[in-house]
Amino acid sequence: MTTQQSSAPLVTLKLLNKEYGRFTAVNKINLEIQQGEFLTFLGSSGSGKSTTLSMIAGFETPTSGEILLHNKSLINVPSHKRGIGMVFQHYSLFPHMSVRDNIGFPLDIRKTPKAERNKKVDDILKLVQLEDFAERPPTLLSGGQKQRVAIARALVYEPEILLMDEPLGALDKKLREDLQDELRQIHKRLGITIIYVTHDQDEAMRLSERIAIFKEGEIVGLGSGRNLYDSPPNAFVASFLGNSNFIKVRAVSTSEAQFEQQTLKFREQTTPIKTQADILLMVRPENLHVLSEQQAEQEPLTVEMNQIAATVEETVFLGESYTCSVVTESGQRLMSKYISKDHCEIAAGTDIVVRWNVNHTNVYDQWKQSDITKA
Ligand SMILES: Nc1ncnc2c1ncn2[C@@H]1O[C@H](COP(=O)(O)OP(=O)(O)OP(=O)(O)O)[C@@H](O)[C@H]1O
Repeated sequence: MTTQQSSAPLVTLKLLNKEYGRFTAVNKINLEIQQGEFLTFLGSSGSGKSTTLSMIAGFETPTSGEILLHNKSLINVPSHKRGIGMVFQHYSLFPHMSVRDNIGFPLDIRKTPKAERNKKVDDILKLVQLEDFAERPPTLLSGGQKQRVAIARALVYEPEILLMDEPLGALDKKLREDLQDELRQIHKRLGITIIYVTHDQDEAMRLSERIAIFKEGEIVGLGSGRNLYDSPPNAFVASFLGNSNFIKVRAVSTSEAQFEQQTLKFREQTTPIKTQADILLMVRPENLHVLSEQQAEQEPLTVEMNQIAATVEETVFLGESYTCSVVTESGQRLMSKYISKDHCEIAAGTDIVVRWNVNHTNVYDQWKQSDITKA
């Protein structure tokens, strides 16, 4: 998959491939990364995210393919000459040096004049809010503070690109969220290009302008979190990002399918769905509305709505929201999610209808059962 953007990309991956023996870890990836972008590689364990990042960093050599920076090949450029900063999950700070000297280290090995070095270290200490900890050794810092030192150390020599491999993976949820907010601010303030690896979809959503979804060494989805969530390009992405209701049906026209006694409508697709094709309809739980039979009578079904009759199985209170699972006559299970203050709990066994807007229906005609079975 390749992005179509107007400005020249900062980094271009062309048919980038990495094989370990007969195993393909990264399978001919094409990707363009824009200057100043925050792009996240998201995928489950072993999908090839870190290997791709390591090839960009210069720690791994591609088996074939090309990595371009400003349209020039990086393949024979050693790692330390690529102008790339790197932050890993494990900080690898020098325990015997102060925070200040840890951060100053990349400038020291580049023989930066002392006054300039000290000014840069002071500026970056302020940026990561560690001024009060400058003279401490890393051994006396919390996990979050150590990671801020590692980020500062990677940023201090002003690399063009910052690569981050699960940098917050070792931290607890609250601290991780605080650092995500800080990282977003740092990115905004410095305008640096960040390529970030995570398997945490909330983290990817919170941080990134674009997300590349990895599966078995390939990029199977690329776009903003919003686009990937609202209009997943395939059933795997739909299943991987957030929760989904999948309904297997047979198309009866290019915009209709039969489900039990009901006709379900969907938008005409760019490549029209073939009549009699076995297709998959996908609706997000928050777009599926549960109505009592009485409510359904009072609110006539409009042309842009789909409806299925079902029975409530269970309603679960989650604080800000409820989830309500319902089952249809043929045993199809569907999940609705709604804000607690809008509705109350619906008793198990209640006959209801679920409705959703045709525009909230995603349609897939190429899919495998394994795409929609969550690991
Ligand atoms: N040096 C190596 N030799 C053999 N196989 C490797 C090597 N490095 C990585 N792999 C394999 O390549 C695949 C991709 O690994 P990679 O680390 O890129 O995945 P990942 O998506 O970053 O996963 P994780 O989130 O667990 O780090 C995995 O199956 C891994 O076992």
